Amino acid sequence: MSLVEVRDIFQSYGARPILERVNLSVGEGEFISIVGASGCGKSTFLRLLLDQERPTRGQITVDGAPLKGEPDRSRGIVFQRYSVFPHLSVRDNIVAAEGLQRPLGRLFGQALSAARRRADAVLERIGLAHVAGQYPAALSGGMQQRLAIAQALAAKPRILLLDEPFGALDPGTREQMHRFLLDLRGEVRMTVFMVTHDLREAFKLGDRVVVFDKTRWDPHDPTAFGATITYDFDARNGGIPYQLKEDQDVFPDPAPQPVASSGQQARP
Ligand SMILES: Nc1ncnc2c1ncn2[C@@H]1O[C@H](COP(=O)(O)OP(=O)(O)OP(=O)(O)O)[C@@H](O)[C@H]1O
Repeated sequence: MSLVEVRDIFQSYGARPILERVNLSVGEGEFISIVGASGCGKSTFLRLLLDQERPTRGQITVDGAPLKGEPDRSRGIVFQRYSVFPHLSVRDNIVAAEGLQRPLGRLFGQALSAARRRADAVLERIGLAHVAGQYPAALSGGMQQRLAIAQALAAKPRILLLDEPFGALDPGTREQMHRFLLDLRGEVRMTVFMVTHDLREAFKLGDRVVVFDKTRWDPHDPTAFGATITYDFDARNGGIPYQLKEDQDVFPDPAPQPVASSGQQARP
């Protein structure tokens, strides 16, 4: 059985449709990259998965049960803009994230020391060990974003939602964070939904790349119709299944063959 089932989701804001008839079935441990034109509703889709918003129509289930309409620690999220605890040191930001997974939400004594050692190991892996004792305000934007990503990963949510998490990072740091995310996925079975504008990144990290687009278009009223999932590519087997030129941001010609359409997953 799949972990996340998205069935016939519609979302409108007022009279304006954003998403139409979105269907998606995602197995536990799958990494879904989400791409699509700016403003087509990708972040809206993440908010629906996070249960921050209710769809106008349709249903999302996790493990066969409808979302509960309340915050749930099984789902973590990283937005493009970093969000870390400003009053905690870099190290304790990681410790706090791990502590959120505990029943009382706090760590003491030996458990705290052990968590700080684990946090230091994480900071070493993402190149922030030298600022472990500093406060986030002393860090650059890119470093704060790295910390926010590491924090979400340290919480080991069952479902991780990433909204353009690497967009603000320089290429070298982005590579480092990709490696960290892939390594961690090898260690912890997380189901990941990641919105990105970078096709290379989408295919490199994702098991599947789903494309949101409009199937209907009114030239007199561009906002008349919403977007849906138009392609669902199989992106496994170690990366990009075709060659992308540097800075290419459209699907190349010849286009890769979709494994399914309309949000239906077709796997061997
Ligand atoms: N709460 C809201 N109320 C009204 N309109 C909204 C709301 N949230 C989003 N929108 C509109 O819905 C559309 C889709 O927004 P969304 O942020 O989901 O797109 P996106 O695909 O993530 O865009 P981008 O790639 O630029 O981040 C946009 O036109 C946005 O202005």
